[in-house]
Amino acid sequence: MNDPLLQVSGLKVHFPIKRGLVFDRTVGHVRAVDGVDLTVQRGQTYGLVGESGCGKSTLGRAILRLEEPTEGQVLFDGQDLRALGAEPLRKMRRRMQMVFQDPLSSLDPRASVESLLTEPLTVHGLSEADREQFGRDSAKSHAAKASSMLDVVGLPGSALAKYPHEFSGGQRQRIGIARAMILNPELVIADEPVSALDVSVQAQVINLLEGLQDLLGLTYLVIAHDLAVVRHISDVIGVMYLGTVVEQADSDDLYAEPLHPYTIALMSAIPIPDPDVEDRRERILLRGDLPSPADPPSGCRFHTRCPFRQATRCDTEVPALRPVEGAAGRLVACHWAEEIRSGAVHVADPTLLVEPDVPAPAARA
Ligand SMILES: Nc1ncnc2c1ncn2[C@@H]1O[C@H](COP(=O)(O)OP(=O)(O)OP(=O)(O)O)[C@@H](O)[C@H]1O
Repeated sequence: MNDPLLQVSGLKVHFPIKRGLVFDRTVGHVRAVDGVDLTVQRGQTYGLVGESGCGKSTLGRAILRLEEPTEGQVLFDGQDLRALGAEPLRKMRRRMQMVFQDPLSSLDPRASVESLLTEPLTVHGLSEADREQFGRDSAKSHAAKASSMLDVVGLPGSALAKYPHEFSGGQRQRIGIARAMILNPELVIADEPVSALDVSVQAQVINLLEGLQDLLGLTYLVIAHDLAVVRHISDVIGVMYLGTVVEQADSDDLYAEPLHPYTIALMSAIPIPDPDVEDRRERILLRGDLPSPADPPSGCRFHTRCPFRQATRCDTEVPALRPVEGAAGRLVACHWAEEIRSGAVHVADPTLLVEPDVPAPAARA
């Protein structure tokens, strides 16, 4: 399939670090996103994972131009979003929506569900298809559309008259999803859509997102810090580290054989769910915290924490995100991807390993 809806290339978002009495001096930059390329095919789900602070949310916001990129290009349905003026961008916005971790926490708690759901319709109006079904734009047609969206996300129409605090976290996320979907978007960026929810509720919300994708023909970019969350929903997964994508692969391939040392470490933190399968994988603990995006390490940004680090190439030479010989469809930003795959390069620092019977470390968040 080659029908890209979203193409991101060379995208950078650098935030200035200001000092001085009136913050008038720029003393450096936080390189939150530092040269990201990714393509999301129409109808696909692209899962973007990485530790907290690696730049996932900034990337999502920059794609929608809620954050102004410093450099790079974002093509949506072939159109360069950065080249659009205010009015064409506003029109384009209805085609791209965002689902947040707790979408209602940033909204007015005194607003009823009806006003929360109809607000986007007040700004953008009903789509042509919805006008045929619900009538021209009016309070009545907007309320009817809002009620139908509640039905789609599995909530009763009576919820319209209620307020966000009257709902559980899972129900609030359903309302947030209804609000994002009410304009019939094509692309939905879901930023940590289930990380605030109990594990039992997480699966329901993921199932809802999957069902809506089929029903409404959506394309998703799902952002999460937890590989387990994006596993089942994603067709393709991109792993992000310190502002860059370090590995990209079809979801099944990535889980079967992670090749970037960072992905290998993230994966070794996920327990194997089948109790009959003995988990004898080497566990790799990530040493230390994420380095500062204001002063990323030289060479490969992961080299300071990498158990496969080889002196001195990893410390000095930036690895490109590139295809890996013999692993079709895979892109990896590691000098030693082929060697790691064949077993020719081993863990260089054995103190970074723990024995297989030690419980898996919690995924870093
Ligand atoms: N407006 C801003 N000004 C300055 N720095 C920022 C700004 N927004 C984000 N950052 C910094 O950019 C880096 C990336 O942040 P971002 O929120 O995108 O990461 P993330 O991977 O989404 O993490 P989380 O899951 O915690 O949200 C962090 O170091 C963060 O402190």
